[in-house]
Amino acid sequence: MSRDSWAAAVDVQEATTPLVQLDFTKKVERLRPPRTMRGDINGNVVPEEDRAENGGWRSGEADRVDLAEQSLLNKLIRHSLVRNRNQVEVLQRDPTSPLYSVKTFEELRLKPELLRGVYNMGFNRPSRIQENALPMMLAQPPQNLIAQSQSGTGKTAAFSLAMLSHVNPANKWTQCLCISPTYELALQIGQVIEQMGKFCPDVKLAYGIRGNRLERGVKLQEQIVIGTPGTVLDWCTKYKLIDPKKDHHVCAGRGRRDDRHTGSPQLTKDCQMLLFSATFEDSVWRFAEQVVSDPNIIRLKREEETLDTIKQFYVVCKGKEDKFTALCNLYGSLTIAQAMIFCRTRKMAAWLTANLSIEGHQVALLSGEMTVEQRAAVIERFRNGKEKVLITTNVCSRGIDVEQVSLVVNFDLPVDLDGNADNETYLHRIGRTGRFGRRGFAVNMVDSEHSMDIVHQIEMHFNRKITKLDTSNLEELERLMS
Ligand SMILES: Nc1ncnc2c1ncn2[C@@H]1O[C@H](COP(=O)(O)OP(=O)(O)OP(=O)(O)O)[C@@H](O)[C@H]1O
Repeated sequence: MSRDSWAAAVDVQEATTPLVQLDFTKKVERLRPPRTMRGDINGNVVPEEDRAENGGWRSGEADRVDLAEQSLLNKLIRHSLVRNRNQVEVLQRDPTSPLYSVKTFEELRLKPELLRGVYNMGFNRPSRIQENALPMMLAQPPQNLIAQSQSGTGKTAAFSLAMLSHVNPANKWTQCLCISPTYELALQIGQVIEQMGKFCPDVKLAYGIRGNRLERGVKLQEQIVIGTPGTVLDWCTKYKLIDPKKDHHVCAGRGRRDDRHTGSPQLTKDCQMLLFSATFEDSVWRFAEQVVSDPNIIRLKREEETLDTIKQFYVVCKGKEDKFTALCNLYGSLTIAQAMIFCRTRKMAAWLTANLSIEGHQVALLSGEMTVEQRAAVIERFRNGKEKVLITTNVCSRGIDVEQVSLVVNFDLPVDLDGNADNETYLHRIGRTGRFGRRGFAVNMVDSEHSMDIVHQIEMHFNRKITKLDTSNLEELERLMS
């Protein structure tokens, strides 16, 4: 079954399912997933005996009532999955959308092999950030750029195209450095560059990430190096694998100040610097302006930073156990497509994973103490839809792009060291859903006056309402669905 016909199946079910509100914190009998999830997301039917593994339920439970199946959140998610089908095209014609563009990729004067690359990835038109940033990045002489655009609006694709446009494949030395805040994101950006550069066979890519040891002093021949700050810096300064002074074109980065790595490779004066992020808190902005000289700037207004396509809710619970019960009750909604659950500490993430597993729910854990190989393997399984629910800490809050994530749960709200709302992390976390015009949902678990206060701080910061998910605002929730 194709994804479209799967969505159509959801459509039919939606029309026949009555709207029932779930009391999230009331313990209910072990739930089975919604009918449409008896197959996987691609419509492959899962054999009865395998379902305990694949969907977290066992045969013999078939007649038990699934409250989550009929819950409002469940219905909202299904509704949104159906709407996603034409959403991107509609948004790309809506001048108020971050995906809006008037130009085509041809008009952005990309090389023919890169045009083939973007079309091969299924892109029809550029997004707003791509349309605005590419001419600046491709101008001669090269211009520096600091650019902000909402999560999932195509920043990675934009600077990947810029790097691929600038490299000279005939020169067998590193010409572009791309710095990413995490290992996972470096791998993901590398995959985008590889896909986009599919028709540029002579352009090669090296991963400057922990564990990738190369012979000291032997210069790299790959034109693009993508990696994390510490390793790329070591490759330039300690191991002398990259000559930063040699005909360097671009140094692109995903915006986050990393105070652990204060050095920088001595790049040539005409090296083009590009810095992209969905958020720029004031200190990062000041830092960016220090390191990027005379930049072009693309900056969002505060109220533009959050996406209309991500609906934000909160659920009131009494404490940790209550939040856990609420999560169990939501499990049916989590597995309609895919979901990410964020915890504040590794310990909490491990506790949640263990307890959900004891309840028979299948979840995957991604946490900072795992080896980089283990982390990469977990993300790959999640990306391929083999796992539906990923529990993690902030290690995964930035940049990870998994199209099918329709729900983000903040089991713990993100706070800074002073206990105030960490708005930046909040935005990155909820931005794991609602990718490129798709609809998404964020559910925040509130278990104290303090966490309620955090929700209010976030609301005020972004000037966006976070709606209580309960029976008293059915009308508002119905309005959100329309
Ligand atoms: N022009 C386009 N047309 C269709 N899809 C696109 C286009 N540009 C990017 N995408 C897709 O949209 C998704 C989000 O893009 P991308 O990861 O580049 O966003 P981002 O702005 O870098 O996100 P984040 O802020 O979370 O890092 C990806 O799956 C990507 O393949």
